[in-house]
Amino acid sequence: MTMRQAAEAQLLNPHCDLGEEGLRQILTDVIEEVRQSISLDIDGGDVVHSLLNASWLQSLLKVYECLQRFLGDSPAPVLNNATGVLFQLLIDVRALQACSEDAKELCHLLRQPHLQALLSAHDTVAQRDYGPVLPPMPDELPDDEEATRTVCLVKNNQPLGATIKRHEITGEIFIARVIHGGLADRSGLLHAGDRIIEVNGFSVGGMDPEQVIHVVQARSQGTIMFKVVPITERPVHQEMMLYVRAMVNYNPQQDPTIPCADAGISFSKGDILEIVDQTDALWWQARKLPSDACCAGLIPSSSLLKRKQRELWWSQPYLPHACMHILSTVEEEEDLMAIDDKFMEADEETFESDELREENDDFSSNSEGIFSAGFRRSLRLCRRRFYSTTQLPGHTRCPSNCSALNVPYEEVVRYQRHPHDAHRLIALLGPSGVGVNELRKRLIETNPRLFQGAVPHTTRPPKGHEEPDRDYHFTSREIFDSMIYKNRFLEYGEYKGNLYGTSIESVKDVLSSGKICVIDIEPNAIQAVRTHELKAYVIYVKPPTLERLRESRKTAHITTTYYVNRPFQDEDLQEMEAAAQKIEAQYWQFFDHVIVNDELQDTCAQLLTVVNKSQDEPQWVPTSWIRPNTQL
Ligand SMILES: Nc1ncnc2c1ncn2[C@@H]1O[C@H](COP(=O)(O)OP(=O)(O)OP(=O)(O)O)[C@@H](O)[C@H]1O
Repeated sequence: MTMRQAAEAQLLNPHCDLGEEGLRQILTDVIEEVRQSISLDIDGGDVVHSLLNASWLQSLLKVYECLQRFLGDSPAPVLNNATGVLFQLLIDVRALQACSEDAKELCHLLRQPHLQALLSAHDTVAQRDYGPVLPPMPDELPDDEEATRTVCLVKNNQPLGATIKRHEITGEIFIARVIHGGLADRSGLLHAGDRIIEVNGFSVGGMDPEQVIHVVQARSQGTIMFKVVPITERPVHQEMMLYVRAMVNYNPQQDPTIPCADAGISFSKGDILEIVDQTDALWWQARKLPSDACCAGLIPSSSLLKRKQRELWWSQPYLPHACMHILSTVEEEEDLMAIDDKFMEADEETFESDELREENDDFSSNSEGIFSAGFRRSLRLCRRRFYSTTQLPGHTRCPSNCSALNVPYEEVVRYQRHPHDAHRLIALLGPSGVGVNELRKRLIETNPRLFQGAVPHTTRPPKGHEEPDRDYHFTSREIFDSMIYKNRFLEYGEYKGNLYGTSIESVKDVLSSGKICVIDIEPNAIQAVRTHELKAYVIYVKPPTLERLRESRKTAHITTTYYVNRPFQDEDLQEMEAAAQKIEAQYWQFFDHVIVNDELQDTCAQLLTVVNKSQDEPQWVPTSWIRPNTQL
């Protein structure tokens, strides 16, 4: 039999005799064989060799062998009353007339307390006398006697972690739920469904829940004693790991329907919640992350929240059709735009020349000659002016995703991008004028080999200096329309009779080239970029306070629908603030990160750090991106 056959036989029948040499011999043989593999240059051989040669493994095997030998010997105690023998010996020796020195020394040793304790322990083990001793069952038990349990909990200024309810018909008081990680839960002695008979010696018969709570709360510290009739069939609690992103705000103190407001937890849009218990169809238990609190709290279940939304019981009603809401925002903005006759109205040429200037700047700042597409102003202008109003009826991007906006909790998982996977799309957004384009441009300039914008599509003819598929994808109106129809645009719009748009393919082209695609989007395109294939990391650029805006934008220029590069006016800054508030109210839950654009240099540095983290560190993403067909 070869060495390997011997080893395999041993594996198949671990009880077979290892032979004189034992495991160590087999190991020696294995080492020899591995050594030969190394000389033959077999892959991984040297790793296995060093592993098998490790001294800790050799020692472990030695211990294993000893244990095996010990088990094989099946040791049994010679006697199980060594203590009795000891005392008998002492009596016998004392009864002797003349006692030798040896006998005296033996008596002295046998009287030592530690020796007696050792023999007593020996007897306990030999007699296997270590199980609990239960009191004898009473001879006669009345048939209708209920088994009660007395539970003592030591309360130390912390809540009990359980809620109670009264049975509607019998008026009996029951434990309604036990809060995960709370005092009652940690004790393991109280369970949902247990019937409470007494609290601290007071019978709760005839009391209403408030009175019972009063008795419990009368002691903020010390022992609380419950006498309960335990529930007979306890539901099996399944441990689960479910994480969700809250899509709404919730405050238990403002919710009259919550069974116990103090047991509830508040959360805001975008918070990540760990759901620890979904046993109750209406009220789940959850922890808000990051959290070091062991105790969970009550939150409304997904179905309850949906019902609340429908019934508009919400203090701040969640708007189910965000896409429609943004349309009205745009119209409102249009109304707010006052034409300032101190500045000349911009025509397309003015924009184009401005655009060209930007482009030249880009080239001059890029010593390596890498072109960064996407600094196109016309797209931003047509977005601002025409977004949504020019889309073909029934073929916008939003309605297909709109149902996602109705989900109060979005199931999420921790996602760590594999270094070989495509990068995540970086989508920047913010109120007009806050600096989204400036930041995007500067980010790309930091490393044009890594960051790139998406090449936009347009139906306008190319200009002399423009190169097809580098500056724009120049397409016919028919092709553009068919792409709209097939939902191939993340967003698009019309400006001065020409269509402009950012296609999904353009973004994918950048991603599949191994680069990080950086685009700026309008808020209503968020749903279009939050997909399995683009895995967008959405960064919201937030304006600082009005005071700081006035300070930091003193020398900055704004491009509005009507004017190119005019200095910021106070109304512009106020409009920016108002627009920011609207965006935040509607879309905050979708932001992966929020950057306040105060000092430009600082913001750029922060942006670079965040973008790197978005690619290299684990992030919460919708579960549907990783496991399709998942919904709460
Ligand atoms: N932190 C900042 N401090 C001072 N000026 C800034 C800052 N951020 C941006 N700016 C300037 O503000 C002006 C507007 O910025 P930008 O064009 O990037 O806005 P935007 O958010 O892209 O708006 P829009 O999409 O409406 O053009 C630019 O002149 C830009 O240089």
